Amino acid sequence: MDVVIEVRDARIPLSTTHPLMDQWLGNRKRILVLNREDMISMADRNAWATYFAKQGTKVIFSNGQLGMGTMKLSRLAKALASDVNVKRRSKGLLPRAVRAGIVGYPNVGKSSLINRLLKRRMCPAAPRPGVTRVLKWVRFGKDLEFLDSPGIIPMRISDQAAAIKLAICDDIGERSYDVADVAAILVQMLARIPTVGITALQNRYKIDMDGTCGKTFVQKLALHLFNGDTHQAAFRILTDFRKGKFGWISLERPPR
Ligand SMILES: Nc1nc2c(ncn2[C@@H]2O[C@H](COP(=O)(O)OP(=O)(O)OP(=O)(O)O)[C@@H](O)[C@H]2O)c(=O)[nH]1
Repeated sequence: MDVVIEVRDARIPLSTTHPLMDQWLGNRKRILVLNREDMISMADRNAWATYFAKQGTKVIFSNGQLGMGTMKLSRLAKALASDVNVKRRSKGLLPRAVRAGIVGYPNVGKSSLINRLLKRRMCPAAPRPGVTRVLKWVRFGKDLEFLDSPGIIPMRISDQAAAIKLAICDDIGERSYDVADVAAILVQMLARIPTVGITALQNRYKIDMDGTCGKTFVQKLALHLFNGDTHQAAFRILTDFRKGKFGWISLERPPR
């Protein structure tokens, strides 16, 4: 691989990378893609763009469903790896296509991005983590080819804070977490986000939030709308968040 394209979820760019990434990639050329740009606000996007620019990381925001960012990505991949053919020419070899590998956590949108780039359905994209299993090279014009190797990066499930955010963002399978616990934590997070806050939660579900106990809020919602079924109430809150009913918000802010 000449360039490695690491795809992360723009809502949780820190939780969708692995601490060993740098070690694994060594000094390979690297592009960071923050996918699901449609799910964060412009302010979040600017904050992350500034943060990564300061670190000297090349970052592209994308939308795997609509294909935004893909042309820029292919241009940047080719430009970053242009020295490959400079070296080949100096050795009297014919130029070859630049090889780019796409990596990232499950369900962050890797296959969708490749399909958008190639404008056809090469890789199965599904709203379930862990759908991609086979590795293959896919051609993009005559100068670039992609290795569709998504899903390789093992998640840091040992990092509880990250695991909860992955669950909230639907980046891990529902069987691996307790929906009611995760929804309760989401309520607490939303209550602290200035653009959402307790008022937005109360207005949306027409129930009072005493204090900031997420668990109590989920239980109240269960009684109010779901005949006491906590799982259904919790699922409603998670689904509302994922559909942007509280606005499009990043759950992480760049570290200072
Ligand atoms: N809203 C939104 N949804 C997206 C975007 N990109 C992908 N998705 C959706 O996210 C889900 C997962 O996308 P995939 O492309 O299958 O993700 P993947 O990373 O290849 O997943 P694995 O095969 O599990 O590794 C699908 O339902 C996509 O339609 C995006 O930019 N915005």
